[in-house]
Amino acid sequence: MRAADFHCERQFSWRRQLIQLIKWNFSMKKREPAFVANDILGTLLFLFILVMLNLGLAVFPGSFSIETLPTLASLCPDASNCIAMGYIQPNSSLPQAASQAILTELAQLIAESEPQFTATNALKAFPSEQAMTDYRNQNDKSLFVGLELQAVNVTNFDTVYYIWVLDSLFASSNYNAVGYTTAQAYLDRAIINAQRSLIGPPGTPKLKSPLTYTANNGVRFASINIKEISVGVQIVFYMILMFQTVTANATRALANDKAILRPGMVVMGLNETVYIFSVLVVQIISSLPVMIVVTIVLCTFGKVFIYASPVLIGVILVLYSMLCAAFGYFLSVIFPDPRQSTGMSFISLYLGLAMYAVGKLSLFDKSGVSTAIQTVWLLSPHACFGRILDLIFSQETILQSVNLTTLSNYPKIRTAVIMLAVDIPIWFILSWVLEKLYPGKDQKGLPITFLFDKKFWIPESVNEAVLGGDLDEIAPIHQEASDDIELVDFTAVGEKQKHSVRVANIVMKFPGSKKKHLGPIGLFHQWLSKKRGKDVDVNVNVGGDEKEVPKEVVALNNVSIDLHSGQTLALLGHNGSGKTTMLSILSGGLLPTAGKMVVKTKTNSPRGYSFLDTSKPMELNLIRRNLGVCPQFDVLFPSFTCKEHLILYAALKGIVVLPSSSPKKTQSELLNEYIDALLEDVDLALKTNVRTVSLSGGQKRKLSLAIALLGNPSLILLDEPTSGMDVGATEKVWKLIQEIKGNKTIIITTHSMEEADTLGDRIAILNKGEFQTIGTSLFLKGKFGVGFRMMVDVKEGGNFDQILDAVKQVFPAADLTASSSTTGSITLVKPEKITSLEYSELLSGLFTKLNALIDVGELKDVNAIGLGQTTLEQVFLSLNDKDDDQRQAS
Ligand SMILES: Nc1ncnc2c1ncn2[C@@H]1O[C@H](COP(=O)(O)OP(=O)(O)OP(=O)(O)O)[C@@H](O)[C@H]1O
Repeated sequence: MRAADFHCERQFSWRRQLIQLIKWNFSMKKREPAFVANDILGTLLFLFILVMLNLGLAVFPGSFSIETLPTLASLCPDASNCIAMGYIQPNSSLPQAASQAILTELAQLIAESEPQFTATNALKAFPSEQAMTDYRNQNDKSLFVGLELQAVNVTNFDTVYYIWVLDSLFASSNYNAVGYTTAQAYLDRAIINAQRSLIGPPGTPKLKSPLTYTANNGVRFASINIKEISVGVQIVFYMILMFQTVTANATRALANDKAILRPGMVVMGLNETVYIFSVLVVQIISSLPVMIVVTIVLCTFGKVFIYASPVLIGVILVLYSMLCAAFGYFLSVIFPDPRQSTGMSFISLYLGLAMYAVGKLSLFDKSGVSTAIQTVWLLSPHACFGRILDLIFSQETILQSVNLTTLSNYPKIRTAVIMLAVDIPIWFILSWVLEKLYPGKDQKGLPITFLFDKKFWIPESVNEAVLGGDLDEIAPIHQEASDDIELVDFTAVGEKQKHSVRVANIVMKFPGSKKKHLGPIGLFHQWLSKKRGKDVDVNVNVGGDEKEVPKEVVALNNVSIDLHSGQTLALLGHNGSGKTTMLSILSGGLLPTAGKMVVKTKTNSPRGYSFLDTSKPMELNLIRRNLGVCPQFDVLFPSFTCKEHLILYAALKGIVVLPSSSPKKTQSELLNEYIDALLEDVDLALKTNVRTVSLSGGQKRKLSLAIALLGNPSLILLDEPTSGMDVGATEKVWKLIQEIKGNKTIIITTHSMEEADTLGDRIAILNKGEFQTIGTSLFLKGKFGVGFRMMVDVKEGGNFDQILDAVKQVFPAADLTASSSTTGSITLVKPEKITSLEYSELLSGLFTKLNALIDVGELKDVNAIGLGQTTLEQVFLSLNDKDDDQRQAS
């Protein structure tokens, strides 16, 4: 069965596109293991550094444990007359309330585990260091340990203190014996308790004195917590770095695809939103296993989180990786150049870290900073993540466990986690809207009101009323008679076929390359040359380029054409004449500078069709559902097979193969059969399961052609479809195109005159962006051909002079080209100012006369004469000559 025998319908389905794209993205990942390994290793490297840092610096609670701490009472010969600790009154620059809270906690802890000390002699205040020293000197058995608070910052955990011990004892003893470690254990616990009351959730119980813990064997332990702010910052820093690959990957993938793959795929029916969603979903799913490993390491032997629940940490990491992916999307929209956006993903990381630092140092928890500003700051992905880590570390520092169910007890953490989750849709939607408004170079953005436009959400809702009615209003086209343009007689064309494509006064201008400034080396060269008295040729490209370059390139200049279905238009023209540009505008890939292209498309309107404008993105969506494009450069994926390509594009185009009467088959069986038939049609059956990387150039073109033909679209644009194909394959493709033509409109660009002659019902020759001529092959040959040629056979040893003289009597400009001593051709150049009819009458008169002369033996050297017509090639060359002449004349 041929592919054309299958009945296909377009049923656009977001779900089907999404599933197919997710599968495709996963397969892409699977087939590029080096990239995947790089992503995983990148994350694991930072995890490793983080864990090493954490373990190496012993920053986690409990890492510093001292056995058998002596009580302070054991230092005093008579505890009831001794003071456990003296302290110097906190300096007035210290926060008095927090300092007092620490001292109160300290007194309570000492009293709790060493009842020998009375409430009054557990702690004694001294106005200065000197007073404390004097007291000890006067009461030599009453004070052994002193304390001085240097800095108190309970919420930021940078409380600094001195512990005073006696020189005389310390010289011959160790930290334990002089009470230093005991005092430190009390003090650290007192600070933790003060912090618990200040930053713990309401009702957080106080920790007991370190000296009240008694293990089974009677040994006492003290655990000393020294989680420092500096270490906390480093942990945040490394954790953010750990996720850099997620942002960089999403940015790279989306920007690369936007620049290379997406435009081609969009023309094939890809829904960009679904595509982006699929890329992000795949990024996130594929980073999940790594996130699980990271969570396990951080919460178990890595000891970065000891109290926080692994589920909470896992959820936060997954949310953050989703946010990084959404932020990567944003970067790819703002910096569409792939190299630029990948670079920006790193710069944004540093900016994000800076935002986190600014937030931490001067915004979060600072009085006078409004909650609104703090919340807005959390819109920065890295600042938000950093803030969450900071807050969780605060709870870790006070040995407090946070988990998902108790999150409501920690309003700051809860707010930050909610912001982390809310940031994901915010960045995604922001990027998505920006991309719709500013889709990129030469593309038309949607109006800002697009979100409220029904046509955007339901393309089928485009109808006649929306389009504004009459065809001529939509695309007024100049159809006045022109010498070089053959008018189509539309009276013979049915209403349904008419105006399938109208191109009206299209102008396309590209910006020319910018004039570069001389670089420093060029400027130096210029200066040096001037010094030496030499004239500087600024066109010499030394470090810069001063050559005059055009401000703009006019690729199409006011071109118009009106086609009807069932017609193939062959576009001919030199390189750079504007053929591809015209197809790109028709497929919506480019936005014209001026003019309109209108395509008649099947819609739900009462007539069953509408004239849709290719420059209106919302109408373009509908056009593309009935469009097949074979681009000049194949949009193929090297690691995918021919069949996989067709399955993917079938899903993008929403192709559904309708079942024939029997037997009953599933949609996937039908699609399979259809794709096999299509591959057979383009002569690729033997390459069905071969990856495109191993296809030849011509075979790749065949696959691109098959993709264009998928689903029997009514408008087919083929940009040099047979380039690189051998003769046999080319002829097969020609045959196929002729077979499928039916009621379709096919526009084909080519450099092959034979192809244009064979396929083109109408042939248009573009030259420097303008139609030089449009018409049937016959029209072109008659109009621009040098005329007919007379083929002449002469006898061996004979000459052509006699016959040439006879011909010149009728066609004075006739010219002879001898291809051998016995064969030659005489061009019968059409005299100017005679009609085609007069020309053919002249020809028939000439042949009658010459045959009579041969018969009577007057042209004794001539064996036979025949008539040959001009080729399209000659038309093309003659138009070239005409153009050259005009240029020289001007
Ligand atoms: N994106 C672009 N930016 C700037 N100039 C462009 C761009 N695309 C095309 N042009 C210019 O527009 C003109 C027409 O190019 P186009 O690709 O349409 O020619 P073509 O007829 O298809 O050529 P070929 O036969 O080589 O494929 C050329 O001068 C080309 O340099």
